[in-house]
Amino acid sequence: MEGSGGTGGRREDAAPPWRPSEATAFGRFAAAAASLEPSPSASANGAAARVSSLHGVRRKPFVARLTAGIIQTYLECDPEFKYSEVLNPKRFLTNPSTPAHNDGLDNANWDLILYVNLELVNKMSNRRFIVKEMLGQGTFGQVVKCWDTETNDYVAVKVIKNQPAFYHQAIMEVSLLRTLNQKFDPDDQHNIVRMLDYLSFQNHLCIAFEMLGQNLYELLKRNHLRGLKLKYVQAFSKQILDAMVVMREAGIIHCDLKPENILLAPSVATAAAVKVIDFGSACLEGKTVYSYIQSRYYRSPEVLLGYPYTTAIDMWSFGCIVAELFLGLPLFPGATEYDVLQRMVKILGGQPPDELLREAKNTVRFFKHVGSIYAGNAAPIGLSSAYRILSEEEVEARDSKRQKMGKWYFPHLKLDRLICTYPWNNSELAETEKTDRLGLVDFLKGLLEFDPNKRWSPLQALHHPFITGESFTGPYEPIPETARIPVARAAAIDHNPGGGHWLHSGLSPQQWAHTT
Ligand SMILES: Nc1ncnc2c1ncn2[C@@H]1O[C@H](COP(=O)(O)OP(=O)(O)OP(=O)(O)O)[C@@H](O)[C@H]1O
Repeated sequence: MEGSGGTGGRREDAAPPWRPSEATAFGRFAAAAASLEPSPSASANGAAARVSSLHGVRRKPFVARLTAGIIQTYLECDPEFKYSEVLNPKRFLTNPSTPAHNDGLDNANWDLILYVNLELVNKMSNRRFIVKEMLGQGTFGQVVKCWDTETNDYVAVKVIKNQPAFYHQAIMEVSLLRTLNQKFDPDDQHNIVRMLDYLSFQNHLCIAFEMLGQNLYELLKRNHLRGLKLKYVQAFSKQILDAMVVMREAGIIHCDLKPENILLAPSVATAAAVKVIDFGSACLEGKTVYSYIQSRYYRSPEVLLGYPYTTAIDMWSFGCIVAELFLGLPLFPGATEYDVLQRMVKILGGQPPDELLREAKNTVRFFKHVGSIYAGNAAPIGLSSAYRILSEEEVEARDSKRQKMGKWYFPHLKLDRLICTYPWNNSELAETEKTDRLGLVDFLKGLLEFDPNKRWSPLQALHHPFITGESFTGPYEPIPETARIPVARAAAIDHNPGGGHWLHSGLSPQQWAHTT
């Protein structure tokens, strides 16, 4: 499984290109946040003038003009001529579009073969979603932009692969998101994507969401992966934390937080609004089923090591995201799990506590036991641990193969130096910027804490000066959280909104994807 990349290598996935005509507010913000000159195609008004839209399909003006009255022209030439949209050749959006399963409706990957103007119908309500364009393809299926005939607006519909493992996990997504939306965030104030509907269509579960914009990885790419200004890092972090407070209250672990799953959102209140999406890997705290979770770069130490996990794993991923928003590049872009872990140890200058290493299932994959003096207790502060991370050579000798190691995109520096000296060209920083960066380092240290029990909770992080905007004066001491949120107001959560069975195959959909 290692090396298959988990979901960490999905950076190559085709992500939705920025479309200025669909939400100019997103475009304006994206350009501002990334300090970019809008490219000619991204200039909102200019682009809008250069494209015309017919049923959501954009055409070049020349072609549009030539074909505008074509049906009328045909009728004038031949009064017998009858036009039917049904006879139009299908414009396929799914790749590959060769029929393979499900009576020819699905391709070889069990993806529904989608084409422009296909109607996804909710048979219960007769609500129709007319497919317009592809937004993204992921592990679980395809996300398409559709026209919602009920609201007369665009929505994003996730069409899940026609396979039991994906179906069941998607049912979980519906269930958790419905709980989050309706019970924990009824007024849509906490930066969590809204689910609008779900339906079964040709053996595919389809979930309709509000239409959002570009994801944060796309935004970083627009800025040539140079990172965002601190004020944007702060603005995004605050909103993501706000969503995480609600998730923790609900006892929900997202399990796949990463820049690709944070999307720009239209908002009247703030120019830099974002929302958390993709609860397709989420689960309830205390009811964790899978061990192969989180995208590799954002995977927490406890998940890597095979230790029981909680909502604290999302805080680790969040720490990785915050660092990446500032640096423009992932903090731990390891090519393997070992590579990720040894980067953590190098950059953070520490390692997981002995208690965790003693109890975790996978410790021997990464660490060597070098002493037993602290076998019963955590190593006292200042004294070394009973474990040391294996060297690259030791891992290679054990596995009898060369270790795949990822590229180091930045100098081999500890976190504080990385942040405070970025972009590492000795340029002089203003005093306020220096202080703010020290605040960011302190913030990151609380999030990227190896011990999940000491890692800050979302609420604790929300009160850090980096988030509140207060001037940073010294290390932040969060108020201890006395009352631990009851594990999942789970009883209140309906796990089975679609009426199907929640089957536990033992394989997570992510693993399933790699084994079939
Ligand atoms: N509500 C939305 N509005 C606009 N685009 C969206 C929306 N939801 C998803 N997308 C696009 O589709 C992509 C995939 O969505 P999502 O992450 O939910 O699917 P997935 O199959 O779980 O993907 P992954 O394999 O990355 O986990 C997103 O990165 C985003 O670009």
